[in-house]
Amino acid sequence: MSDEELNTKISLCDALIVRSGTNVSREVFESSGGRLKVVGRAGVGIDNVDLSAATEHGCLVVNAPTANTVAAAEHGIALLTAMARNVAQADASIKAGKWLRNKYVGVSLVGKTLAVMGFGKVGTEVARRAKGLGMHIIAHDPYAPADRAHAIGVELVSFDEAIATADFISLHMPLTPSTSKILNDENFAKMKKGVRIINVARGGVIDEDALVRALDAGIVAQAALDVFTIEPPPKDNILVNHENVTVTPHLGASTMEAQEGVAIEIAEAVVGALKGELAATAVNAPMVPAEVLIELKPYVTLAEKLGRLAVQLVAGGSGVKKVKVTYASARAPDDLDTRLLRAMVTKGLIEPISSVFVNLVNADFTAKQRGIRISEERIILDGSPEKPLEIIQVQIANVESRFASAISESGDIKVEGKVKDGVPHLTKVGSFEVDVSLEGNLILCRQLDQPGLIGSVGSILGEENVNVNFMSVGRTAPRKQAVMAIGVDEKPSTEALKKIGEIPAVEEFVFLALQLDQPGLIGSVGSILDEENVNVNFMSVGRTAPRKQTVMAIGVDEKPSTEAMKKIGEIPTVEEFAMKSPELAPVIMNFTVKPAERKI
Ligand SMILES: NC(=O)c1ccc[n+]([C@@H]2O[C@H](COP(=O)([O-])OP(=O)(O)OC[C@H]3O[C@@H](n4cnc5c(N)ncnc54)[C@H](O)[C@@H]3O)[C@@H](O)[C@H]2O)c1
Ligand SMILES: O=C(O)[C@H](O)COP(=O)(O)O
Repeated sequence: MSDEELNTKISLCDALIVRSGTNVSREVFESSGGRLKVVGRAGVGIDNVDLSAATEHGCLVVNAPTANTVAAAEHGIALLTAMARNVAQADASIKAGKWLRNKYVGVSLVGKTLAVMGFGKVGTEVARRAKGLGMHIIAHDPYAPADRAHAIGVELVSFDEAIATADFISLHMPLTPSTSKILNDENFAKMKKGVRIINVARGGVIDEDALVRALDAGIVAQAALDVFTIEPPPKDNILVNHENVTVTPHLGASTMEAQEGVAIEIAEAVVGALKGELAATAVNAPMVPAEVLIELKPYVTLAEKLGRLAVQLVAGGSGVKKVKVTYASARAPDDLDTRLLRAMVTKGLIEPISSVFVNLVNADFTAKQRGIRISEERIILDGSPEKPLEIIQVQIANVESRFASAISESGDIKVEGKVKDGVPHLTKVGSFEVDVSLEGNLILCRQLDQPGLIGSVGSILGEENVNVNFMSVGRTAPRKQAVMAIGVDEKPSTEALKKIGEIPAVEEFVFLALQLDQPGLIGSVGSILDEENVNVNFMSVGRTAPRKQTVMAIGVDEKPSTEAMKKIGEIPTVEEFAMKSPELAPVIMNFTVKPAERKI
């Protein structure tokens, strides 16, 4: 596709898989409108993907870093030998009806020195093969460990030593700002006269005009190029048409086996990314091993909910600039990877106050972009490191609070939580200990501790059919100040909240929307039935575990229309539904489910 066509169609896609020929520019991410979740590069080089744009848009970039390594190395050797023996030129001359045996006398490889520039996966495989041809191998790579080179009989040397002593130079470094045009007039002048250059890395690492000058001056005897600064190169490109240059159209990875390999590797990475798993070949996100992700999953939800809770307590106008996240754990710091947790706190802080989609990929960038500095502290607890974490605490400094009791002694908004039986709980607000599940939404009330208050609030919510899933009271001392934390599945009406605020003992209160996903399924079904004036005589929800499969049983006095039933089936989060036993009181599902065991 052309760039224009890609930019038009990308908004229909959740994932994009490319090779080096597609320019995945910032415009692609902007045209995607936030739908593009992952870009898969079916190969190694990701210089054709605007990584910063991908990160800013929360789009994961994954590549297939290993499957085409051998193919590229074999192509490098093919170019090395074909160049040394003038295979391409001789082939063309015979096909042109000539028989020029004297013109195409070549050079031997045995005993010659090959400098491998970039001793990574491909460079290493080229070195192995070139040793088999009897060549002496040196390598230059500022980041490669010397022992890996020694293990295959290669000597790591400085850049200048490599280019000054080599008879052949083979390029295998990525195109980065520091490698761009690294072979230029200045460096060609340092080379052994008659040196031969192979490039199966990226065209951009060579100053192509300088290479033409070096060829014409005889500094460089020959060059064999698979990659070019502009691909495909213009037809009248001087370098490509130079008689001492052998060229191929970026074929390094083009073998049947390599393409099957990168295809499988990238398909698995993209499917994993779309499932929300973190990819082992992520290029622009910290890689969190699957086992860490599984262990931290309940804490991930806790971290996001605490972030959402804290930011909703901030009174309007006081910007969130300084946030501190504290982890209390019996694990040693090195045994607890908190990057994911920090990202989820960031998600919780930013998403309720913006339209930005935050994930592990762009969390740090998004926080920085909004001027939010997130610091982390670890408290090492005694005890068993069985649980990864005991407590997560989120503090927002230098802000006003909509709920004064959330301000701690240090003057910050402070909320604290832990995971109990796999369920995230709020355990502290400001200086008040509470204990409330964070599965639904939350109402916080501060009141003078006295009997009957819980009943008053409960009945106001009951009148509105708001399901209370948890309620707890934290107090500083009996009959003194207390904070009541109430977990509710639905958002109470403004009137109900006003009534709660008017209870004399209630000194302040706040409603906090914490629902992370599947908002309002109960409301969605209820409103479809309401539209048909179908009376709901009971509704109960059973869940095997928080955020897992949910079964909702709804008793109705009238039989809804087929249209209404179809609408219910079309609610995205409804996976199946049935109307049963119409001869009895019509019930959408003819079984009640036992609500999951709860303390309350
Ligand atoms: N022609 C093709 O079809 C083809 C196929 C595969 C890879 N490639 C290209 O080859 C490059 C290397 O692939 P790889 O899989 O070996 O990558 P790699 O990351 O395994 O190896 C790259 C090596 O370059 C080194 N390096 C980085 N900067 C350097 C510098 N300034 N000087 C010297 N070395 C430097 C790194 O330390 C690393 O060891 C890729 O970036 C890709 O662009 C091309
Ligand atoms: O970086 C790579 O993997 C190679 O350059 C292969 O690129 P391709 O997928 O366009 O062949």
